[in-house]
Amino acid sequence: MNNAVSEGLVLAVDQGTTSTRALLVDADCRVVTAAQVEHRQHFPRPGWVEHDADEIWANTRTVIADALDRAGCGPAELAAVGITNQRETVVVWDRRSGRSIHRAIVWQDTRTEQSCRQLAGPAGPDRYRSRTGLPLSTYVSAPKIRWILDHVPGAREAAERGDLAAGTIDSWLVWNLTGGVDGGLHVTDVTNASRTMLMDLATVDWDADLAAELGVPLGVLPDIRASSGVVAHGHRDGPLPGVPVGGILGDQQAALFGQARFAPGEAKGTYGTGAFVLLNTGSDPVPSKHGLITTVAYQCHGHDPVYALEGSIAVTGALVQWLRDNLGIIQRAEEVEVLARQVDDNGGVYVVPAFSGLFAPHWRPDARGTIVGLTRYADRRHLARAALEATALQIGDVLEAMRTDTGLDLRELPVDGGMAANDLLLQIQADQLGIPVVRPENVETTAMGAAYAAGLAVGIWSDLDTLRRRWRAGARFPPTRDLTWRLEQRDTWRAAVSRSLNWTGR
Ligand SMILES: Nc1ncnc2c1ncn2[C@@H]1O[C@H](COP(=O)(O)OP(=O)(O)O)[C@@H](O)[C@H]1O
Ligand SMILES: O=P(O)(O)OC[C@H](O)CO
Repeated sequence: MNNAVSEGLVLAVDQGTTSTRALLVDADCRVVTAAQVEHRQHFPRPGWVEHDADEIWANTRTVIADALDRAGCGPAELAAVGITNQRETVVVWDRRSGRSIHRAIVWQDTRTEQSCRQLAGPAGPDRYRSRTGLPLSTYVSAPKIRWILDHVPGAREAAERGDLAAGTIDSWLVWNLTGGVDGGLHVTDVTNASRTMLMDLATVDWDADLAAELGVPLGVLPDIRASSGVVAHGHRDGPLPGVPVGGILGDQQAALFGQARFAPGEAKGTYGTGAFVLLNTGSDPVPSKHGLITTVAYQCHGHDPVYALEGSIAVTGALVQWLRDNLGIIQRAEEVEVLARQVDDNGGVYVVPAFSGLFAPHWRPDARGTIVGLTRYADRRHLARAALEATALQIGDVLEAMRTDTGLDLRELPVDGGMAANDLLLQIQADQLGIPVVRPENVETTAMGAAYAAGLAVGIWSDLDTLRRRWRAGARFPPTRDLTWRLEQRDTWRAAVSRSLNWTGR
C-alpha cells in the first residue's frame, strides 16, 4: 500500500445523476484518490429520462476498482464503505436473474404526470403531504414503480409472486454488493425511503395503506435502515469482499452531512444536475405551507431520525448541459462562466428551465422551458448569463419559501456540487440572496457525507463534533447589490416564471 495513505480508509461511492464516483477518504478526512465514470442519459420521449441500472452497477465496480488501484490498496484495507445516490430514481429487478426489468426511471422523468393527477383527485397534490412530507408529483418514486409494474408485461404478477425487487439506486447497489442473486441484502435507508411517498415520516416505516393506494406491493420494497450503521458486508465474490456497508444516504442528505450541518437551523445548497437546499430542522418533521418538502436528513443507528425542510429544483446544471449538448454554444460546462463574464448583464433575457415542469416551490408539472425577453441585441453570452441567473433565482425562490415557513433568516449559505466550481454563479447567487455564499475547502461534500456516515458506524470518527471541526471555508462570496436591485430582479423573474406555466394540458 502507498506509504502516504494513513490507517482507517473509508470508501465512498457517489452514484449521481450524471456520473458514478468513488472516493477513498482517510481518517484525517482527506480525499486520497477518486475515480469517476459518466453513464448514458436516455431521453426516449419528451419528458422521459432513463438510466441503465446494469450500466450503473458496472460503472460502480469500475470506479471502486480504479479508486483502490490508484491508492495501491485492496478491499482488505478498507474500514467501511458508504453509499450515496441520486434519490427517487427507481430500479425494478428480477431477484432470480439479478437483471433490471426496465431501465431505471430517473427523478426528472415526467411520464407519470397523468397518473399523479388522477391519484391526487379532488384533494389535490397535497393529498399525502401530512404523512409523507411530499407533494404527489412526477418527482417521487412510488408512481414510477407503479408505472414499471403496469407497463412491463407480466411484471405486476411477478411482483405479487415475490419474484421482483424494487428500490432506489442505493438498494440496487447494496443488493449487488452483498451478493445479488446469491443472497444479496435488499435494504434502503430512511433518507431514501422518505423520497418514495410510501414511508410515513413519523414512524419511518412503510405505510401499508399508502402502498395499496399507490399500487406498489409491499413485498417488492426493501427493509428500511438507519443512514449510519453497519447493515451488511460485501460479498466474497464482489468488488468489496468482507467490507462493512456502514453508510447509506440520499445524495442531498449526504451533502448536508458532509457539510457538517448537524444543528437545527443550519442549511446547505448543492448545485448539480438540479439544485437542492436542505435546512436541518432537528428531531421534528416541520410541515411546509409554501411548497417545500419535509424529509429525513439522516439517522444514526440507535438514535432518532433528524429531519429537514428541502427546496428541490429540477434543472440547474442540466440547463448548462443543454446549452452544451442541444444548442452547442459551449463545448464544456465550465465555458458557460467564460461566456457569461463577457457581458455585464443578461441583456433582458430570462430562461425558465422548466424541462421537467417546475419543482419547489411551485410544483407545476404543466410548466415547460421558456426563454423570454429576446431581442436582436441578445446573443449566446446573454443566454449563458441568463442560465446562471436562472439557477440563482430558483434558489432564491426556495430560500424565500423557507423563510416564510420557519421565520428563519439564514446568515450565509454553504454551497457545493459540480456547478459550485463556478465563481460567477456564486457571486450572482450572493447578490440575489443578499447574504454571503461560502464554498468549503473540500467541495466533495456528498461523498464526504457518505464516508462520514460509514466511518462513524465503524468508529473511524467518534462523533459528529469531531466531523464538524474538520469543516473549513474555502472561498467566500459577499453580496454586492442592494435591496432595490434584488427586488427588481425578483419581480422580472416572477413574470418570466408565470409565462412558463399552463403549457402542457392546454
Ligand atoms: N463550471 C461549471 N459551471 C456551470 N455548470 C457546471 C460547471 N461544472 C459542472 N457544471 C454542471 O454541474 C453538473 C455536474 O455536477 P455534479 O454535482 O457532478 O452533478 P450530479 O451529482 O447531478 O451528477 C452538470 O450538470 C454540469 O453541467
Ligand atoms: O445526483 P444529483 O446530484 O443530481 O442529485 C439528484 C437528487 O438526489 C434528486 O432528488
